[in-house]
This record gives sequence, structure tokens and C-alpha cells, in this order.
Amino acid sequence: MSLQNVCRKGNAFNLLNVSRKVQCRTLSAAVANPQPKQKNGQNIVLVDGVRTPFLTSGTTYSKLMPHELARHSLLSLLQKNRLDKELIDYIVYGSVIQEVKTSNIAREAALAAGFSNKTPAHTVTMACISSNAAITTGMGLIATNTYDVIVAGGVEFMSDVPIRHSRKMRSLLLKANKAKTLGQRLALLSTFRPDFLAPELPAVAEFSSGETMGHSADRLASAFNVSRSEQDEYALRSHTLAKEAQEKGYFTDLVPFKVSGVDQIVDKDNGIRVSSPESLAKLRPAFVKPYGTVTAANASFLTDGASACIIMTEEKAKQLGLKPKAYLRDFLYVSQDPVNQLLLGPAYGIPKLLKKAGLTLKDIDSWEIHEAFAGQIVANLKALDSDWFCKTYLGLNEKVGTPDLSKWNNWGGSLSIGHPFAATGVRLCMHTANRLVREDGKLGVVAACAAGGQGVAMLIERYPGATAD
Ligand SMILES: CC(=O)SCCNC(=O)CCNC(=O)[C@H](O)C(C)(C)COP(=O)(O)OP(=O)(O)OC[C@H]1O[C@@H](n2cnc3c(N)ncnc32)[C@H](O)[C@@H]1OP(=O)(O)O
Repeated sequence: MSLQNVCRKGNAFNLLNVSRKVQCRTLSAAVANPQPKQKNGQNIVLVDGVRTPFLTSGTTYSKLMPHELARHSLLSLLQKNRLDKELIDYIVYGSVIQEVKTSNIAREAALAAGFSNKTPAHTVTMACISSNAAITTGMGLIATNTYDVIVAGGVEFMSDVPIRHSRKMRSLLLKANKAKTLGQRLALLSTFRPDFLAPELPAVAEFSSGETMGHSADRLASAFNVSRSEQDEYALRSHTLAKEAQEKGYFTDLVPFKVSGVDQIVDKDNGIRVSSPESLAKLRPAFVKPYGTVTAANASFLTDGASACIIMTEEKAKQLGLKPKAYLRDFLYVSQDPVNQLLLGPAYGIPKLLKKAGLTLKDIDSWEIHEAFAGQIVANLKALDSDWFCKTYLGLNEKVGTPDLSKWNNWGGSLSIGHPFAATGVRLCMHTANRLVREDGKLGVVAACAAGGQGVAMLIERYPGATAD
């Protein structure tokens, strides 16, 4: 049976009904009174995290370089928490579409921020979960007693992406560089053809299949029978909740940015846009034309932004007199077929994480799930609520069920706040930590899909006495 059939086997999904009336179902592995434990005996805490305002690409950040955005997140993190640079043992930073001049952007941003040249830094890349990978790399370094205090973050800069010469042109230029005589150069010149000039533009696409993320999301939505109106409804929910959270001042992870050469200080995400259902319905498909259902409004948009957080052992935080936001309790990565299941990371990761931690859906107080596309999110929810999907692909005896949507991305998500690929993971963790405080919860789950058919799920627990500032 193919994914195309799964939707026909499940109930129609209605976002508004689900959000208010959902009944959480238990995982078969559920245990009573769960108490997440740290496996290595050391509690690792998320002390705090910050981000630049997330801006649609081509707007106010467009003249910067990515390491400058990253620098701002690093400096703001230290300033906000009144920490000395010398305290930081190691920096791990994520980046997806790399600026070739700053390929180890962790190091370049650290040097630009004035960190000592004795502070090592490396860059990780794992598509849209790169800053999750940075955080969990940091957790590993702490767990092995290699370092005590880690800064983890990520940056993405879609306003300027590397555009390459064609392979033929690159080959010609490299040969010309090595040519020793005028004759050799002229001989090479005679091989030039006008089509060599066609540039290679980067695409937000899967290398193994060549398919764009948007096209794949459209196919996924169709496979799970997610209608256009369900997608628009979800997108509208995301923008509405993000606007509310923005107006209430909940985005305390956001640090204003004075961009050089720009008079006004950037102090808000600029992609949040609450539209009417009618105007959303009028938009044309963005990827699969003319019949696709993914549009510019129900897709995450190309975004510039950077984020950074600080993690350490609980013991170290106590020594330093810091007040952490949360415990980083557990995490895992999943990977699956990058063609037909490219964006199903949460559907694979959430059940596995809950099982590992001995928890059920109803134990989770805050869900922070990356919204690559509205259709992708609804497809993941349908997958979790499908007996067929859970039995066939997750090896479970029954469906996982639907998380309580009244606890789901309550401050909006990547659709509305923006998705600077490698910076999103820290934003998800910080929104989880801050929501647990404001919503008086204990446990939160972060989950995200990523290119390559991969995904992450993380378990976060509110720290006693944490504040949401
Ligand atoms: C694991 C992962 O995360 S995978 C996800 C990775 N990310 C991606 O793949 C990025 C996907 N997004 C994109 O590529 C781009 O944002 C696109 C192709 C969807 C849209 O790009 P653009 O066409 O440049 O978008 P643009 O902002 O111009 O919007 C197109 C139209 O939609 C309208 N629109 C956009 N958002 C909204 C909205 N929320 N409400 C109403 N109208 C909207 C715009 O006003 C515009 O209308 P116009 O043509 O009348 O001016």
C-alpha cells in the first residue's frame, strides 16, 4: 500500500475541531508517572538563547554577510546573560547554504565577535535541523567531560547565496589558471561556448532526487489527502498565533539589531502576516503548477536570521550563579526515504522519543514543531493518527494519536515567524522553554524535519524557577 492510500484509511482531519476537542491516545509503551532522567548522571541545562529578528530574505539584512548576523547572536547572548567570552569553552554553529568565504562560519563569527582566538569553533550542517545538531553536539561534548560551557547556534542568509559558473566554465577557468603560455590560453579560449555562461543557481532541493522541498511537500500533502483549505487554515493559525505572541511581547529570545547603514533598529520578525481566508484561497500554487496546493502563504518563506544558545551542566550553572531555562533531557535523530517521506521527521521522531523517555502524548505540555509547509505539518499529524502508517512504518501496534493541538505551536511557527534553516532549531528550543514557563507546563517536545529525509526530536523540561524573560 502506498502513502497515497493512508488518508483514505484515516478520518478527515479538521484543525479547529482537533485543537479544542482532541482526545490524547496512549502509546503502547506508556508508563505511569514518567520521570525523565539524564542518562550520564549529569543534568545538562539550556541556560538561555537568543536570535536576531527573522527577516524575509532580500530585506533589511540584505547587505550583510552571514557571519555578521551570527556575530550579533553570539554577542547578544553574552550581553543578555552578562557572561564573559572567556567562560565559553567551545562554539558549535550550524549553516546550510554556506558562504564559501566563511565556510567554518562558527570560527569567523566568533573571531568577528571578539572571542579569543583560543576558543575553538566548528560548523555543522544537517539541513533544517543544523542548530539542533549544534546543540546536541554540544551536549555530547559536555557528556564526555570534554568541555563545560558550549555555545550552540545557527545562521542562514538567503539574501545572498553562492551562484556558480557552469561546470564547463569552471573547468575552463581552472585549466586557464594552470596554462603556462599564451598559446595554451588561446587554445583553451577556442573551446569556449556561449552556453558555458549559464549560471548554476542553488535550489532548495533534494540532491538525491532533484525535487524541490516545495514539490515534495505538495506530493506529501496529496498523499495524506490534505486539502488546500486545510493548509491555508493551518497557515492562518500560525500567523494569527505568531502575531498575538509578538504583540504580547512573548518573543523574549529576539534581540534587536542595529544594522549598519540602516537608521531604524530591527526589532521584529517581518514575515508575520495575517490574511483573510479569501485572500489565501486566491493564491496560485508555488511549485506544482497548475494543480498543486502549496502556495507562498502556506509555505515557510526564505528567511535571513541567526540564533545562539548557551548550554552547560547544571552544576556549572549553579557555580556561575545562572538561572537556566530548561533541562535538555533527551534527543534522537531519525532518517527515512528522502523521496516519498522527505518531510515526515516529526511523525517518525515523536513516537520514538516518547517511547525512549517512557512518556505518552498526554505528558507533553508544549509542542514546538517546525513548520516547513502547512501541508507537511498536517500530513505529519495525519500520519501519527493513522493505524496503517504507525503499524507499517513505525512498527507499532496501533496509531500514536493526535497531540493536543491547544498545546501545539501556540506562538506560531516557521510558517509565520520565518525559517532561516540553520537557525530554527535554537528558536524551537527557546520557544519551548519560554512557553513551558508562560503556560505553566513541565515537559516540551521539539521536532523537525530536514532535507535528506532526516528529522530530530528533543525532550525539554522546565527548570525550577525559570522565567520567560
Ligand atoms: C525541512 C524544511 O524546512 S523544507 C522547507 C525549506 N524551505 C523552502 O523550501 C522555502 C519555500 N518557500 C519558497 O521557496 C518561497 O517562499 C516561495 C516560492 C513559496 C514563494 O516565493 P515568492 O513567490 O518570492 O513569494 P512572495 O513573497 O513574492 O509571495 C508570492 C505572492 O503571495 C502573496 N503572499 C505571500 N504570503 C502571503 C500571505 N501570508 N497572505 C497573503 N498573501 C501572501 C504575496 O503577496 C505575493 O503576491 P503577489 O504575487 O500578488 O505580490
